[in-house]
Amino acid sequence: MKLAPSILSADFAYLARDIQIVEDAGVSYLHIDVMDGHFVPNITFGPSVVAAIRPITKLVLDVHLMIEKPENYVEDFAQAGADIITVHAESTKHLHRVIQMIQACGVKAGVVINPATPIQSIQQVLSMVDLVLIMTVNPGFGGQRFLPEMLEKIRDCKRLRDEQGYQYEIEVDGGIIPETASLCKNAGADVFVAGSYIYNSDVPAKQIQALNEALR
Ligand SMILES: O=C(CO)[C@H](O)[C@H](O)COP(=O)(O)O
Ligand SMILES: [Fe+2]
Repeated sequence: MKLAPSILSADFAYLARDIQIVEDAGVSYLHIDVMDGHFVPNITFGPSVVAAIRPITKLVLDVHLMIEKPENYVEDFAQAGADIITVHAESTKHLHRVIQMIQACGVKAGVVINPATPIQSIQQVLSMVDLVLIMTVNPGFGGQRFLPEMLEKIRDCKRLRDEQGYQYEIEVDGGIIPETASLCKNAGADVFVAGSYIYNSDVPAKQIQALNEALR
């Protein structure tokens, strides 16, 4: 089981400190939410922020692109030092091509689907992706409530992987706290993004410990 703290809820004035705290707590991935104000109604970071983070951490940089036409920016994020780039199926007309582009940059490719998007819509790319991200809230903001209806989608995603022998990790993102992390684990998730639960606390390391205990 891997934890992926989302810096969306970190203190941006002390980003290096907030990244060090979760790295010291032993997490695996650092989740970076990129929003463009078009695909989602919020704006966050661009490639220059990823490039600034790259030299200060050994964590796997898990870049979640919530932007229109991700094909125009994939190379910039790869050059900035992303280890995994995840694109929304809803954000591009050429999902297969974008996944090829990401992998051609030597970066792992993930595909992500919104709550309203069925797993069947990405069936044709499941054999090629390294990660499938199931949104458990509508993308755009941290601190939203987990949507329990998504558990069925996680189970379907795992069943397809088991039946077909695919290799992808299953990641969940949105409203993750110990209780919902445990539900997602039982449904088949491998990677757990958590933003507000970890960072909206005076002691993020304690929150990470609580998540790890729930996932044990
Ligand atoms: O992709 C995201 C929002 O679009 C964030 O990764 C996600 O919401 C994490 O925040 P929280 O754990 O507070 O729900
Ligand atoms: Fe995210």
